[in-house]
Amino acid sequence: MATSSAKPTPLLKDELDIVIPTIRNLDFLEMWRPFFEKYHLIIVQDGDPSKTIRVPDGFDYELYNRNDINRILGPKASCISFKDSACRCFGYLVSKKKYIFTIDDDCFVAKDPSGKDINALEQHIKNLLTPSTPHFFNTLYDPYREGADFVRGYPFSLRGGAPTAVSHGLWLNIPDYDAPTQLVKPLERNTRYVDAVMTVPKGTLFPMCGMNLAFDRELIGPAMYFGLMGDGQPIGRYDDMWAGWCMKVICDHLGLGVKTGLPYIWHSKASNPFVNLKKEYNGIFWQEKAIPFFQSVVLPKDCTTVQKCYLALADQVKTKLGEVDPYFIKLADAMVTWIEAWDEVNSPGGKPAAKTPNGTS
Ligand SMILES: O=c1ccn([C@@H]2O[C@H](COP(=O)(O)OP(=O)(O)O[C@H]3O[C@@H](CO)[C@H](O)[C@H]3O)[C@@H](O)[C@H]2O)c(=O)[nH]1
Ligand SMILES: [Mn+2]
Repeated sequence: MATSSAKPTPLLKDELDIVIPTIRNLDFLEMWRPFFEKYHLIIVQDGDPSKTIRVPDGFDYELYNRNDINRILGPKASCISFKDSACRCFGYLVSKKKYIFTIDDDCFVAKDPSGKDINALEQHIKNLLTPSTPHFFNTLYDPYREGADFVRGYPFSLRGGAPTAVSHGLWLNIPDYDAPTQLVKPLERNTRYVDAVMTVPKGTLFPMCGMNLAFDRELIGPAMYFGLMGDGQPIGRYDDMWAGWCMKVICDHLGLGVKTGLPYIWHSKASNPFVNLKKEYNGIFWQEKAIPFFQSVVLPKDCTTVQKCYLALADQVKTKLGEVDPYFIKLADAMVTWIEAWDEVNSPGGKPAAKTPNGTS
């Protein structure tokens, strides 16, 4: 029998950082205060570093702007995107905690069908602390949730499940649509609350959205690089997609699980579809080549760590996707730089990300 999560969910307040990429004041934290105030925030300020970002009183945070990123990483800062939410992965790199939750600043607290405020962070923690079922689909969805279990015919040998590396949450109100879909359905809102958490099966890719996402940084952190997007790059709004594809092939290789579904947040505003189309258009075309590439990726058996998997993947990106466009050669090199930066900042005796608490450097 799957052990249910009837007991109270651990807070993990000293084991989890909340990473927020932003270009605006963080007044939205006011509504999240009951759920977030106990946690340490890592704010990654994008855009003009001379701009001051206002953070409501009472939150414990460290804030990194572009000057900080350049100071801490030196030449390796070239792998961190500028003027794109992809910059958030810098927060993953400098965190010292086991878990990460990342959320956009236009994501508000949603209400469940009973009208109760949803503690998205608590649900992500539940998802991460219980196993996934990537090797055999459970038709009653997540068997580890209260009131569910494995159904008849589910192999007992597989009921231990796999460690959960990623918890992918969803969004009420403004759905995460691409620009073409947004353009033809400008008024569409997601009003459907589906009370389900399920594991993305092994061998299946999925479009990972970065706006309401949590992961086990010790299990999969080095794979959560959000790529080269935004300023100076021929692509945007594929940061989380790229990370999701790389992460998933590595999770499949290492026997880790990825869950999607609850929790919901309320996505409050739609970004401009015309601006988005300009950012996405290469991605919409290139993904038709990138997806078959990821579906065909085989990682060497001796790749037993995320870093080794990631470097092996970067090599295949360079040789196979480099033929699609020179951008992928640059991206593959940036993937290597990311791992170097990760190891430099995170290995024992690694270069600490010197930072004054609650403010910029
Ligand atoms: O140049 C920028 C623009 C924005 N940000 C911060 O990133 C998030 C998301 O910004 P926004 O909500 O305006 O954009 P969306 O289109 O809704 O974002 C979704 O699409 C993905 C784009 O890659 C993204 O992962 C999704 O969340 C906010 O916190 C902005 O403040 C930024 O840092 N730099
Ligand atoms: Mn948004």
